[in-house]
Amino acid sequence: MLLFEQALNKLQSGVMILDSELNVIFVNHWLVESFTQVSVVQGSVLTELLPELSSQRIYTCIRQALDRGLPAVLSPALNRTPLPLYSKGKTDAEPFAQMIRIQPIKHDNKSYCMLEVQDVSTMMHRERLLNQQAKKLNQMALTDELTGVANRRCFNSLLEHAIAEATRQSSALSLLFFDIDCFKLYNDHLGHQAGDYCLSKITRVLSEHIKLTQGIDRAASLARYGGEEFCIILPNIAPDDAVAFAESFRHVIETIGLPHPASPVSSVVTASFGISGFKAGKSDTFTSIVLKADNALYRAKASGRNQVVLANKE
Ligand SMILES: Nc1nc2c(ncn2[C@@H]2O[C@H](COP(=O)(O)OP(=O)(O)OP(=O)(O)O)[C@@H](O)[C@H]2O)c(=O)[nH]1
Repeated sequence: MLLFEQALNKLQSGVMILDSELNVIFVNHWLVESFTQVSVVQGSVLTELLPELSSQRIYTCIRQALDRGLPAVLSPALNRTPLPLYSKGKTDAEPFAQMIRIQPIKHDNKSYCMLEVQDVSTMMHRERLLNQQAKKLNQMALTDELTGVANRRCFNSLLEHAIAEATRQSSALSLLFFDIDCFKLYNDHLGHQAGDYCLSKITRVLSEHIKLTQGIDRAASLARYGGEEFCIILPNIAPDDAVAFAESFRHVIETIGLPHPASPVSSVVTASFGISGFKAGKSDTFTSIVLKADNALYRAKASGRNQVVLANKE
């Protein structure tokens, strides 16, 4: 027995044995030292030292172990700090996060329970960091680095989701593709850095405009499809009605007034738009509406640029 107690006292985790009156029959050194604000020793009555426990889940679990022989685990996700346990030398800080196992024990026809307590604060801290990093990586994987809008991968899942919603609710959906006019000339004349600035400025202004325009669903999204080509998903808007919105987007880009000295279209940066739509029950698919919007954009380019073209309703 002595050897057994000595071993328990060397643990870097807590062990406490209670009888059915909640008298502390045994408590190891680690746990005594972690109760920095109360003196829990052999012979103490736990609920007298810590009366607040009576209204907490740990008390219910201890009682169930003693009265009904039921084991329990208090995980830190739901019960972060069931006991007022503190790391040595850190009495002002929060109690550390704990994982507590409660085991019923029967001996000589009497009921006891054993509490095993682990300090899981380091593990929880690591888990929090990993979650934050995972969130950041996920965000990076879905965001275009230059402009901060959704990237192509994100666009794919946004459009798939929008199509599924439009199908489920038999609602309208428009897809806009737009492309900066003569952007190669812009880069050639003003430099790649100015080109980068132009792309981020346009997306910033347009994002704000989309957010503030009445009649546009909050689920509308702007994404970079690739290079200087972007797309806008407009849920709950039929392609015919999307024309007016696309005209306003085209106008917003023109009104930013970024000088484009080499453009044969205008003295400022402009963009061309193609629109297609999804209609539930028709043969429209993800690929077909992307293709139609892209073809409409191509026609806008071929017809002189800085304009909006609606895809044929075939
Ligand atoms: N600065 C900058 N340029 C880019 C970026 N991505 C693509 N481009 C440039 O965009 C230009 C696209 O050129 P084109 O596809 O010929 O199109 P365009 O000159 O806009 O001609 P139209 O589309 O027919 O009006 C290329 O010169 C690319 O290098 C980028 O992230 N930053």
